[in-house]
Amino acid sequence: MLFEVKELCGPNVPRVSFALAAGEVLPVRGESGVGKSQMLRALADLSPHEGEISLGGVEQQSIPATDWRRQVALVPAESGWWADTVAEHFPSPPSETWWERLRLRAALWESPVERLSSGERQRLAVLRALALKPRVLLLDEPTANLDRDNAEAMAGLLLDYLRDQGAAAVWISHDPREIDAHGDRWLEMTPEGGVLHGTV
Ligand SMILES: Nc1ncnc2c1ncn2[C@@H]1O[C@H](COP(=O)(O)OP(=O)(O)OP(=O)(O)O)[C@@H](O)[C@H]1O
Repeated sequence: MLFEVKELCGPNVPRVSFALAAGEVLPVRGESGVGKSQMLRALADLSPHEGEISLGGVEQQSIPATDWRRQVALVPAESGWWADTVAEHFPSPPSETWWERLRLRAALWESPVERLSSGERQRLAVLRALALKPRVLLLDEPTANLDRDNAEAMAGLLLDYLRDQGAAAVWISHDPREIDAHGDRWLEMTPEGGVLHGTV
């Protein structure tokens, strides 16, 4: 298995276990405030937690946190921006194909971050994460601010990335259509813990 999570729990994270193969997507659902986003933060090693998490058989504790986060990349619901322009947030220009598939205007590259719409921010945050070529993507409602066409473009790009790179994703979504479309299994977070549904 590419990504294994055993008995993960922590402050505001109900106990959860699952394993993902290369190319697999695990949709995550659960009521607001149950701990879905906090689980992603623990998986990214951004908050204290217990349990075992491993990537390609290597435990999280034995990988420096910055390396871990490059390989297990979190795209939070509200992305962080620290410089003035979009371009300054990328080590090198991202793939033109990806840029066009996300329907981003060329002029956005030089644009001040403060002028971006919420949907533009969301799409650029995903591109930033993909540029790291992560083996696991942790996606917190990546299509929440997007209209249907843009949401479909985003989902298509992410699924192609996972297939082409043999990567896996944990994908929080409140949209059941998205969940049906993206995997056989899904994870329901409840206050008592995570419940895996679907074929195993
Ligand atoms: N920094 C924090 N300090 C303390 N409690 C927090 C912090 N961040 C989140 N929480 C609490 O942790 C719980 C889980 O929050 P989380 O954001 O993971 O929920 P969620 O399931 O992702 O909800 P939603 O679907 O509304 O995004 C909530 O009760 C929230 O108030």
